[in-house]
Amino acid sequence: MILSVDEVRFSYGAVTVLDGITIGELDPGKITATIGPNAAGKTTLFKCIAGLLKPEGSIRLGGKDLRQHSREEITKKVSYLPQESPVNAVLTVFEAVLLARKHTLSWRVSDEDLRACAQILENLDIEDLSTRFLNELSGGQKQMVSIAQALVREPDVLLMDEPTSSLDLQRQLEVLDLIREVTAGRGIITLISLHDLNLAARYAAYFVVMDKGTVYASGEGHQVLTPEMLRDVYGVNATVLTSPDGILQVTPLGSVRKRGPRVDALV
Ligand SMILES: Nc1ncnc2c1ncn2[C@@H]1O[C@H](COP(=O)(O)OP(=O)(O)OP(=O)(O)O)[C@@H](O)[C@H]1O
Repeated sequence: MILSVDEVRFSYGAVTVLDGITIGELDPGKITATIGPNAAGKTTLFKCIAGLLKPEGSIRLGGKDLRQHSREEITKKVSYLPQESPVNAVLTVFEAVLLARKHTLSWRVSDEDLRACAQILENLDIEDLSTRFLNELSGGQKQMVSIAQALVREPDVLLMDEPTSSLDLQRQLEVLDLIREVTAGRGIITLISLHDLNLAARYAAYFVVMDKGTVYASGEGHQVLTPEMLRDVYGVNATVLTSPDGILQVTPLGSVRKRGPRVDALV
């Protein structure tokens, strides 16, 4: 599967949110991190790739423009994990994962579907939640179920918007280990939006840095995770060092912008 994004523009009403986004063909089997500050346009871009929004420009999936794919084809190929997943209170975890798998196919449930659901719950180490109702789960548990729903569909393109934002440290690593394994094992294209740049540095092979609806930079970690980028895009002074195991480590030192709550107004 090939995914490319060329000169994509999107506006909500009169406000342009994506202003000519171009991302060359992404490598299957590797994780690409989409990073950038709040409101940069990351979620909007994901929604365009998932076919939920109709932008100008071109998004090509498997050699064909997204507009030439039917809704069913896109849903079958692209799995999109939103930042906040809606929770249906009357479903158990197992039912919710099964429903996600059956989303685009026939409603007949095969043994293979049941096995795939059980397997993904086991892989994510949440099989003990199988019979619990979604509305009884903690924020992190709900996020784990959403991840199971995204993975169980076995997509060609996996879009995950802040998949680890509610997870504890161990779960963050376990989930991203699994996503990396699945991405490499199935040769799929995985785009993950992450605010934690150190997690992104650990797991992503390629970065797209978004700022104010444009691509500020793209490339490998050492090319884009620089003190200059962190100052320009995030407005922070930071050091970027390489750990003994070769992983980049970003340490923020302070904000260079005058914004946020005024301390003198609080005391
Ligand atoms: N449904 C909408 N209607 C109008 N404006 C929207 C809508 N959704 C998002 N926006 C605006 O589009 C811009 C980009 O939002 P988007 O959610 O794509 O950013 P993001 O990079 O994912 O941000 P964050 O890191 O905060 O999740 C923001 O200014 C936001 O207010």
